[in-house]
Amino acid sequence: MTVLPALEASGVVKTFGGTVALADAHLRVGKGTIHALLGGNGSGKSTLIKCLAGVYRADSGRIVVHGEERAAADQTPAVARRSGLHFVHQDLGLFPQLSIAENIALDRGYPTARVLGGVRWSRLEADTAALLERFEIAASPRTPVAALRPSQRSLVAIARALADAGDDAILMLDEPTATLAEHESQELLAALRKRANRGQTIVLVSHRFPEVQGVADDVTVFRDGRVAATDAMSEMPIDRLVAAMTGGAELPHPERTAVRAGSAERLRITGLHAGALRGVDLTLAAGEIVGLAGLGGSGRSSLLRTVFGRLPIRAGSMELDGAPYSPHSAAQAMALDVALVPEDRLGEAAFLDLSVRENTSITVLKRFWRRLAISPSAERSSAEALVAAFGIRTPGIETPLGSLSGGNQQKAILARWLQRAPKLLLLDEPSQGVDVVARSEISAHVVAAADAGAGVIVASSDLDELFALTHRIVVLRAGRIVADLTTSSTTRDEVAHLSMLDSEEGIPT
Ligand SMILES: Nc1ncnc2c1ncn2[C@@H]1O[C@H](COP(=O)(O)OP(=O)(O)OP(=O)(O)O)[C@@H](O)[C@H]1O
Repeated sequence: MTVLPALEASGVVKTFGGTVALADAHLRVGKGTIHALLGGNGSGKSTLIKCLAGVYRADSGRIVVHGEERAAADQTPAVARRSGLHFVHQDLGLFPQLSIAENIALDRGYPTARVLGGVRWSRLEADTAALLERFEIAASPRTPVAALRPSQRSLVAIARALADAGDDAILMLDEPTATLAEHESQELLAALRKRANRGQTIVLVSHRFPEVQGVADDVTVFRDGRVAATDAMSEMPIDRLVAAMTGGAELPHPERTAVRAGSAERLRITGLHAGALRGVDLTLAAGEIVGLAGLGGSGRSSLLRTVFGRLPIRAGSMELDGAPYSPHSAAQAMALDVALVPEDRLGEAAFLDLSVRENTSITVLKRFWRRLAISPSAERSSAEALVAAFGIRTPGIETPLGSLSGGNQQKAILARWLQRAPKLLLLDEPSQGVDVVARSEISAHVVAAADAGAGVIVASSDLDELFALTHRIVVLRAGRIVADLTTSSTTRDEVAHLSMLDSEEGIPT
């Protein structure tokens, strides 16, 4: 790499109690390049980003930004910002109901009149309009963030982070495409590429290898808190990336078995109106895995949440195993062996202060109930078996869930639900934030659940995941099913095309 470095981190070490998160981390990012930071769940990517942001204090190591060197332990959020490091986290931190201008103002402060101190709205809107133009975001300052396409929301968060930054700002993005549908991520990545071509330095953390291969100039792969490989992206074909990440292990490929002819009908949905849904008909057989494709706001989550009793039914009906089914709460759904792994797992499903053992056993407590007391040894050995089966990286089962890496927290939540051997398994973005190895492992568990007779519905914005896992793909658009396709006889292009909304429908309600 002949490009001058904008950012260099070297020998960064960070430990949490007995856990070595960063053993000896290095990162060298060329000016005006896009640098992908990859690695398995728990390999230390977020910890390095947080040390660079000054959120964590590193134990040792050096950081050089635009030639200015300091001890990594001296990094603070203020120092990071002054030196030109700007961060956009996966949770964009935007308020959907507020306008773009208000969201920008909340971060930078509202411009106020000198005499009376009132907010100068015209000035705020003019400033925001200039910012939107600079970042080529086709929206008005008054547009509510909720009305933007997901990729535009990410761009607004990026524009906000860089609003006051100089030309040599370094933008650090933590999994910016994890929640985006394919063409939305392409749109965002194309915008990032354009910025990099004009000199913007960008560090991109991602688990989606194919898309980073298409956009990044260079790549660093972490394993166990140190660099496993670093090179030009063009020198890193996918098998070399995976080998670096895993230390040589190959990805498991779960075999999807065919649904047995004549399998019993597990779920029937007729004329359903609920949440964003506007008249949905769907059937699902035991042993069948159906994928839900569609853009944000198309109704995928509404469908899963309604079947799980979390959204009231306005009209229509459902049957589970041939009997009328209209759960009014998640508890009712769970009592009938229906399980949902929600999209917002960490908000809705995880107990971060509780241990891995408690988080994995919470829904199966009954199994450990022995004469009005929980059998600690049964609960412990079950938790240990799950940690091994799902490859959850944790110092032990008594470790609080909150101190595991993001992807490992997600594996623990999935493990909790999958061990219930549900009749109906509902998965909302199951591989979001999990590494490619964990994704294959999760797929294998989902296929096993279907083979054991579960009907599975999986919503995913990742077409690779839907094509690898499902028997059928149902495409939702603006609350309606617009196609019900057999996975083996459709194509990614067809599904992507059918998912697209026209511009009027694109505004979620
Ligand atoms: N606050 C913390 N307390 C204790 N351990 C932590 C803390 N934060 C991270 N760790 C540990 O440090 C290691 C690295 O975690 P980190 O979050 O940096 O991984 P990552 O590469 O970002 O993973 P993911 O892809 O899952 O987000 C993990 O073993 C994790 O459990």
